[in-house]
Amino acid sequence: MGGFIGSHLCEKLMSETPHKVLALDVYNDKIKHLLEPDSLPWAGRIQFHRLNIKHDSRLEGLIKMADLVINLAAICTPADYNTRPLDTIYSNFIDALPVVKYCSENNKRLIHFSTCEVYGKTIGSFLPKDSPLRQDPAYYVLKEDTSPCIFGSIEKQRWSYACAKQLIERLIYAEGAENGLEFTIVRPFNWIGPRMDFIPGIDGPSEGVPRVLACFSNNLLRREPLKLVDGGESQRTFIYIKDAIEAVLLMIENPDRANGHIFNVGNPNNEVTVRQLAEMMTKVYAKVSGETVLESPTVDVSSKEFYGEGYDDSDKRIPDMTIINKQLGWNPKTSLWDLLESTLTYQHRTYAEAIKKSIAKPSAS
Ligand SMILES: NC(=O)c1ccc[n+]([C@@H]2O[C@H](COP(=O)([O-])OP(=O)(O)OC[C@H]3O[C@@H](n4cnc5c(N)ncnc54)[C@H](O)[C@@H]3O)[C@@H](O)[C@H]2O)c1
Ligand SMILES: O=c1ccn([C@@H]2O[C@H](COP(=O)(O)OP(=O)(O)O[C@H]3OC[C@](O)(CO)[C@H]3O)[C@@H](O)[C@H]2O)c(=O)[nH]1
Repeated sequence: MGGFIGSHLCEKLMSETPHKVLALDVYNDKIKHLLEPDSLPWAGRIQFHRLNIKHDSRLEGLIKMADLVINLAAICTPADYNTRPLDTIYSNFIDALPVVKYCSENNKRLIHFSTCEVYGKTIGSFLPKDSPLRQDPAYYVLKEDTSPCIFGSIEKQRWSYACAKQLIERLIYAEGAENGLEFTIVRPFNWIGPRMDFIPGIDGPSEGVPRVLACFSNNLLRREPLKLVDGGESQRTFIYIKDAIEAVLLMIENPDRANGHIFNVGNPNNEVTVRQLAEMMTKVYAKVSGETVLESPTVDVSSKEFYGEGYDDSDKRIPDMTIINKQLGWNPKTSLWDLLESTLTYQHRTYAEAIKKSIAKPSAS
């Protein structure tokens, strides 16, 4: 609950509902503004417990106190999947097991965060480049109940995360079928917004590689070209975190319509290639910062150079919205331009000064 999505969910639950939250995480930096000072209107409704879900005897007791458990804890940055595959698999499968077990044994409802990466690659990506079928949505739109999960070979360790997430989904589904666990599985499709990940060298390790929004924000803030991995040809649909949180709130408030379902949560109208994302972020950042655009705003890098051995990629990710629309009547609202404008305004306000100072400061040798 102390990460990017958790911080926005806590904010929503505190400001717009009467719910109480027991927030568990190893960090609380992103929810500090909700915990202090004691005079906040929701003081007493949110409590932070610093704990690691993989080994803490307090976990079962805390789950017993709750009506609903939301599991967001995971390693979920692609740079880790091929470089720390064991940590990735343990985090996304083994460490989630006690949460599922305690929910099942204590009859607690569980909302578990999976990922759109469980779909892997599209069927269309295996067709010849010039096949007209590539234009047919049947070959690329991702549907919860019918699309297959297509991963690369085992040495492509990128898929360690998707595979671990798939197995925990299957385990939760089986707990529902065999033991009556009340569950909802969320498959987020690239939720982005303020507080996502970190800016290397400012609030995270200098050598760290966050997800694309923070990578490109970091490049823009430092006036460096944005790095396009393998030509930036992969496609993604991006959704504003605040739209996505509305969907989660509907799941929380409507157990009868959400239990037993797997939901895609994304914005099919916001599809771009990574190259187009870089171009749009460059324009938006120039607008919100008042700075000029570099002569060469992007640079191509190979995935091996950027992520190392074993990287692979999802080619295209368009969520089918039929199930979430029918069950919860939810639709995303915010355009990519608008969501980048508010997010990059936040990035500029939060980091520009700190970056200037860090560049001016001679590094310790
Ligand atoms: N943001 C997205 O677009 C997106 C997309 C697909 C899936 N997801 C899933 O949503 C969930 C949340 O993602 P996020 O984007 O907020 O990432 P995040 O990294 O900001 O949040 C994850 C949080 O989990 C905590 N955590 C990790 N392991 C823990 C442990 N063992 N014990 C206690 N806390 C632990 C981390 O400290 C972090 O605060 C993850 O399960 C992720 O796989 C997110
Ligand atoms: O500097 C960069 C960084 C990344 N790319 C490319 O952008 C694409 C998107 O990358 P990213 O946002 O890091 O992650 P993915 O979309 O690949 O995967 C995430 O999706 C959901 C989630 O499960 C959790 O957030 C996670 O696995 C990609 O093609 C990169 O290669 C770039 O060109 N330059």
